[in-house]
Amino acid sequence: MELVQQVTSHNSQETRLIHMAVATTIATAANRKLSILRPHLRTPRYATSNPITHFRHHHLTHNVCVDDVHVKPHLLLLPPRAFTVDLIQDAGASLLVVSGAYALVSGFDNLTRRQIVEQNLSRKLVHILSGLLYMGCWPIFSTSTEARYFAALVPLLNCVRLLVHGLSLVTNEDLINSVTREGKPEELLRGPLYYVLMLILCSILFWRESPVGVVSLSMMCGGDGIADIMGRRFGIHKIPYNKHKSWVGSISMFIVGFLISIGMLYYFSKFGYFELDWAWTIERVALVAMMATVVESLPTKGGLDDNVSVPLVSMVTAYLSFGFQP
Ligand SMILES: Nc1ccn([C@@H]2O[C@H](COP(=O)(O)OP(=O)(O)OP(=O)(O)O)[C@@H](O)[C@H]2O)c(=O)n1
Ligand SMILES: C/C(=C\CO)CCC[C@H](C)CCC[C@H](C)CCCC(C)C
Repeated sequence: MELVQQVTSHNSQETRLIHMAVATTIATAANRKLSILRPHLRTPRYATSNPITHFRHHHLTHNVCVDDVHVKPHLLLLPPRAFTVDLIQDAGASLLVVSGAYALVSGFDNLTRRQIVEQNLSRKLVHILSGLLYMGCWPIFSTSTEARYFAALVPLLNCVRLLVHGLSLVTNEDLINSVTREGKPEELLRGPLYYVLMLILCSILFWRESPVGVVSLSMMCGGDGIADIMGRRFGIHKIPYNKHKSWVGSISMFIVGFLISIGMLYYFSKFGYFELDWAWTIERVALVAMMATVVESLPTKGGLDDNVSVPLVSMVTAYLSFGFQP
């Protein structure tokens, strides 16, 4: 009996070793392909390794390690269960974030109705908080390639909501009270609509894999939002080339937009999505903040809305100066 046990255990050990050898080969090939496809992953300044994936595999795996990608032998076959789990996680996350969006708008409607918050301030606070909280929820989505589309569903549903109410197909006082300047439904079809379209674009194009989207949305939400709040209240000295904008508003946008961008990059780096050389990154975020602030200060009469020009100039500047790729 003992001999049989020894032989059996020896065979199972052999089998396990063969599995591991196969898995290592596949993982090496996959990993090499990845690094060829995405050379910037290898740059010392910015490389991304999603620790949730890493954690998940590490948590479930043992001993097979290729270039810090831990892969469990049999997980390489990706049984349907993994796909189903991701699907459930992403659907749940979308539902949670959509509920959060609804709660935010309703909450500010309530504060405005009770005159606790003035309507313009409500609009700007929703402008600042919506996008930043939306980005802050990105880590709760799964590591699947479809996760970004589930996340983008949230601004998409709000886009439909803005269209339906902006076209007065259905009336919704909550939305109008909390996100319009003068309480006119058609206002929903400008700033707010462009805003959610930018959220969709950055979610799909850059997601949490590239700091370009994070910095662009931080400048649109945090930077542009604070410019209005500070400029309206303290903006006595106007900008020579645009009497509607002030030095206080623009300087506030630069400082707060820069700080929020760095803060969001730090947040995502704590999840391991980015490994950033901070001295190098700070220089480039400052350049993006400067470009976005200058563009925002320009007269917009008949031109692009700030909710389009600010994120777009931030994306282009970040893409060119950081060399980050989607
Ligand atoms: N650099 C800036 C930006 C804004 N403001 C102040 O904030 C007000 C509104 O700014 P604006 O960017 O025009 O915001 P809105 O277009 O009203 O709002 P949104 O961007 O959400 O469409 C301006 O009239 C001005 O009083 C400022 O002083 N300096
Ligand atoms: C007033 C706004 C822009 C004008 O400059 C912002 C409009 C915001 C939308 C009505 C709602 C957007 C919600 C986000 C997509 C999701 C937020 C989720 C979070 C958890 C609150």
